[in-house]
Parts: sequence; structure tokens; C-alpha cells
Amino acid sequence: MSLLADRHGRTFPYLRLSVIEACNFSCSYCLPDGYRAMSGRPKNLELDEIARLLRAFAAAGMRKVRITGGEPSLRRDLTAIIDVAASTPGVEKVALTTNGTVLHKRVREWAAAGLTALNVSVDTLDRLTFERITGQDRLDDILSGIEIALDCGLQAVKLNAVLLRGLNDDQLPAWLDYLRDRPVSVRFIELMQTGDNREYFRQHHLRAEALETQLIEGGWQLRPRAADAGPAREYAHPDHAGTIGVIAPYSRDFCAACNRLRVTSTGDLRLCLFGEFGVPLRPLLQRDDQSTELQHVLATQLGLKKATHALHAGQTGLTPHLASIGG
Ligand SMILES: Nc1nc2c(ncn2[C@@H]2O[C@H](COP(=O)(O)OP(=O)(O)OP(=O)(O)O)[C@@H](O)[C@H]2O)c(=O)[nH]1
Ligand SMILES: C[S@@+](CC[C@H](N)C(=O)[O-])C[C@H]1O[C@@H](n2cnc3c(N)ncnc32)[C@H](O)[C@@H]1O
Ligand code: SF4
Ligand code: SF4
Repeated sequence: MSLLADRHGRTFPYLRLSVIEACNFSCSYCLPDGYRAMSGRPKNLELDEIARLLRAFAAAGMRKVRITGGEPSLRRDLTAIIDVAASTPGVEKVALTTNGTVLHKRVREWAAAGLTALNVSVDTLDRLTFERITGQDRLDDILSGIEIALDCGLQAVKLNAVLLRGLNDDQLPAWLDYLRDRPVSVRFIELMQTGDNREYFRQHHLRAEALETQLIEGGWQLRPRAADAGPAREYAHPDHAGTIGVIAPYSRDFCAACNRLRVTSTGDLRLCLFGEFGVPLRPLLQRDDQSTELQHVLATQLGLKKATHALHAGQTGLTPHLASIGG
């Protein structure tokens, strides 16, 4: 029986583990001035602490781990982290979310270490717009890395594009061309407000409803939601190998399908992407005999998980930007 359940009838077999807060990009909605470490910040979890954390979560019922950041590929031991995650008893899926800058060099190695799924952030297929949004002229490398990833036998390759009013909201035709022959899922994510991006959010936030109407008019059909699926709505079309997902956190009932917990790169449990507190787990990751105690903390904390975020009221909790928690 899973210990990872809350009082709202949800279960949490999915852990999003951030392994680093630093990033080499300066996405305008996330880290517009690039990453700057706060002085006195504790160091990132070490590999042995990650191994203990994953063993305890898996013993409590976690089955899927997503490695994220900041930019996880900046960690020199990323392949070892993937290997540790894939060899944790009970873990069935090991996924990675990355900006894709080193995919073309490293994705084969990650797949060999046990990676089963990959999400790459690609906000646009237009090179100049890409540089404008991310601060880096790296789109060509990233797209070639995705082609290599598609040859690696991963179970799923997904691309993430944050919908940005006035920046990338006219690019559906290019995406539809891209998806015709590629078995990837492109997910359009509504820009979320965070502590640091209030004015940017006011200028660029766009609801996904108009895009979904366009998809339905173009013959795209909403797929039935799998029992263990997260909050994305998935559309498919008979003429396209790829699918389209929509992540719309401002829509009603979005959080009813919440199935994930988060741990930050310094080992704090966060019950929600926009939670108001973190629970330091690091003291419980120092010895192999602490797993039961950690599982007990998880079960107790889950009793405090709220039914939904409070973004509609502009409350962004502890989260200054999503790099601080891994999205
Ligand atoms: N509000 C909210 N947004 C989320 C949540 N999970 C993912 N997102 C948003 O979607 C973005 C992309 O998430 P990914 O890291 O690609 O992972 P995912 O959507 O959980 O992907 P799957 O594991 O394939 O379902 C995140 O960075 C967030 O912006 C969530 O639980 N709540
Ligand atoms: C925080 S990043 C971490 C992983 C990696 N650096 C990357 O970009 O894929 C994870 C995801 O969060 C998304 N994201 C960041 N800030 C966001 C925001 N304010 N609203 C919606 N999505 C956001 C990014 O587009 C990315 O897909
Ligand atoms: S979205 Fe990802 S790549 Fe972009 S700045 Fe944030 S952490 Fe870095
Ligand atoms: S906003 Fe919080 S409660 Fe809602 S789906 Fe995301 S993590 Fe879950």
C-alpha cells in the first residue's frame, strides 16, 4: 500500500527531484538576469544523499522520478544520478527535464544509464525568437540533440513551450509541421506567476483556451486521460505522428489530478510547486537506517497538502522562479 496519499483522495507516485538550481540560460520568464547564487546557500544534495532519498520515497510508493533543475546537465555526475535512480528498487520510470544544450553530446550515455523519458524545453522553432527568449543562440544544437534522442529508444520524448503573449503565440503552424513525422509530444504551458516575474506575467501571460479551440477546429481530438496521468491535457490527430499537450494551471480542476511531490536541490520537500513552506529532509539522508523515519515524515506532511494552488489570488508561495524548485 502506498504511504503517499493525501486527504483529498490523490496519490503521489511521482517525485520531481531538482539536482541543481544553477542554469546556463537566462529565459526571460524564469531567470532573466541569469542565475546568481545566494551567498550562504547550502550545497546541492550529494549522490549518496540522493540514493537514500530515492530509496525511502520508493519504499513509500514512488514509482517515477523526474530529474530537473536549474539545468540538471550542469551536474558533472548527472549520468551517475540517472544510474542510481534507475537501479532504485521500485522505480519504474526515470525522466529528465533539460534545456537540451548538451543533448547532442550526452543523451546516448543517459539512455544507457537507464533514462526512460526526456522533456526538452523549446519555446519556439524560430532561431532569433529562441535567442530572444532564452538569451542563447543554441536552437540548432538542441534540435539536433532531439533527433538523436528519438533514436535512443526512450519511451517518451516531450518538448515544452511556455506560451508567451507577443513572443511565440503565432507559431502553431511551424509546430504542426514539426509534429507531422516526429513521435514527440509538444506541450504548451501557460506562463505561471512567480515571486520574481510579476510584471512580465502581466505583459505576457496567455490562456491556452484559444489555442485549444484552434486545435479542435483543425481536427485534433482530446485523448482520454490515463489513470496515472498528470495535469496535462493531450490531443492527437490522425495525420500527425506527434501529439500536443496543454498544461493550463489556471483552469478549473487542474490540481485535482495532481500526482507529484517535489524535493529541491538542497533536500527540502515541497508539497506544491507554489507551496508556502519546505520541510528539510537532508538530516534524514545521512545514514542508511533513516529510511523508515523519512517515510513517516512524508506520510505526515502529506496530510497538510492543500487541494490546489492559490495562483488566482496572486499567491506564489515560496517560489521566486521555477529554477529554484525544478518546475
Ligand atoms: N502548476 C503546475 N505546473 C506544473 C506541474 N507539473 C508540471 N508543471 C508545469 O509544466 C512544466 C513542464 O513540466 P515537465 O518537467 O516537462 O514535466 P511534466 O509536465 O510533469 O511531464 P510528465 O512527467 O511527462 O507528465 C513544469 O515546469 C511546470 O511549468 C504541477 O504539478 N503544477
Ligand atoms: C524550471 S525548468 C528546469 C529544467 C530545465 N532548465 C528546462 O528548462 O527544461 C522546467 C520547466 O519550467 C518551465 N518554466 C519555467 N518558468 C516558468 C513559468 N514561470 N511558467 C511556466 N513554466 C515555466 C520551463 O519552460 C521548463 O520547461
Ligand atoms: S526555464 Fe530552465 S533553462 Fe530556462 S532559465 Fe529556467 S531553469 Fe534555465
Ligand atoms: S499547483 Fe500544486 S497542487 Fe496544483 S498540480 Fe501543481 S503541485 Fe499539484
